[in-house]
Amino acid sequence: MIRFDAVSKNYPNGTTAVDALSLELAEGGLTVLVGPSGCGKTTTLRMVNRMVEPSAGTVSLRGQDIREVAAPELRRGIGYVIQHAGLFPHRTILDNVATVPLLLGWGKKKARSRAAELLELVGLPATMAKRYPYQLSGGQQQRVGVARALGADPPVLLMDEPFSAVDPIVRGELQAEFLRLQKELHKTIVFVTHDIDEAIKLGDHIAVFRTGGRLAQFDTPERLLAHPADDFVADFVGQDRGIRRLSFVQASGLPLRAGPVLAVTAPVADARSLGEPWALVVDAARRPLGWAAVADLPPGGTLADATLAPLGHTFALDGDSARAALDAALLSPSRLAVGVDARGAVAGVADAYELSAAIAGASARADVSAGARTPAPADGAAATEAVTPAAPVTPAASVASVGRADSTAAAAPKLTKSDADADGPLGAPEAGSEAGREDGPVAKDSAGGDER
Ligand SMILES: Nc1ncnc2c1ncn2[C@@H]1O[C@H](COP(=O)(O)OP(=O)(O)OP(=O)(O)O)[C@@H](O)[C@H]1O
Repeated sequence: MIRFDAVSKNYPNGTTAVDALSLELAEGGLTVLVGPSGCGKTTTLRMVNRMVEPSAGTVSLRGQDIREVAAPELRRGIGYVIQHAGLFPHRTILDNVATVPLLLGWGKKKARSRAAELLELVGLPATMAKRYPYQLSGGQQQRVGVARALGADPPVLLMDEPFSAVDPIVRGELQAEFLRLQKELHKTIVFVTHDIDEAIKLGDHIAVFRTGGRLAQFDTPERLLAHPADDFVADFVGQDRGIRRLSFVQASGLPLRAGPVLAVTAPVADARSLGEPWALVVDAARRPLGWAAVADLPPGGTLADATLAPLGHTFALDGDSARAALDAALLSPSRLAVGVDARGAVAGVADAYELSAAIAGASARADVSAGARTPAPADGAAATEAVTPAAPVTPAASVASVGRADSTAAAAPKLTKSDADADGPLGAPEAGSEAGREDGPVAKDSAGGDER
């Protein structure tokens, strides 16, 4: 959909911002460009809407060289969101969002009605429509920025650090909302961030850049975590990548065993006869109530008479990841993770060793079924071949179930993306051309704003 063919950008001051980039971004996908400061992420992004023109190579959109399309026309199909939203300070929120429809000649009434729809879509109450940007929090302003970028329903969204200026909690909320929105809208999104955690949370594919504008690796988040192409990528991804990778393994296929599960109405003697240090006590619907330490049980009566240790937390077979399962095992007083089905009933238990063995098996199978996607060196002939996303990754075989408590057959743990955000040229289609700015100061917060 968006293709870079041997694209370079050299600024007149001698800086090579992007060096022989070849990359193909899938339609409807969310590709994150990540890397250290000054590695060429923003330059790459701005070459897509012609705010920056390449020094060499070709950028094409749906097979067409973007130089063949006039910049204003090109930008009508490309929304643009930046850090700090870049809203018009003297216009109401509704009028900010209505900017693009108005520029497209929709008429005031229709444009405002569309703007109201968009505000709802990004989760802002209608009462905010009449406010001015300074009367909104940073997170709310970012939502307005996204709503404005969606004004003309563009198929492509370019997003430059859209959530960087808000606190971590609001950032998490914006990311989750943005993922929800993308599930509905299926835009082709190019998203710049310097935060690898954000990249892993949001991206279908991640392009890691190194200083000098060279592509270091283009891959899915799970493969980036599992197989960093080199020491630079490994360092950038971080040392806890092994644990983070577990977020991509579904808990649904983890092998569980029946375990020491007893009804709360069972006699204490039953717990003793299990020969286990802990018994999981469940209600009549097999929902877990807590752990009974067998050594501390009263001499007689039923388990209803016992003082139960809290569960820690359980994990849902339908929806949670292997990371949640492993965490449940580590926090459980019995060191056994409790898996529950959709009704909250106990499906079985597993300890950390059993879980990690199954997870390692799933990861190994996934590794076999997907080839690494590392760009060839830019100075070789192969560097002109675009790097395309790897195929979706699923492990091949199933993992044997160790006497699972319910009747559900255990499938192999699946590698998946766990579920858990325009301004500028589309906000002002004529604005932001490279002319007059290429050699100017690199002022990112104002660059790309509507009022340039
Ligand atoms: N107009 C310009 N003139 C000269 N050099 C520029 C210009 N714009 C960017 N650069 C340089 O090009 C390189 C890449 O800049 P770019 O903004 O693309 O990096 P980035 O990865 O987005 O960085 P950051 O994460 O800090 O925003 C940097 O060295 C930057 O100083």
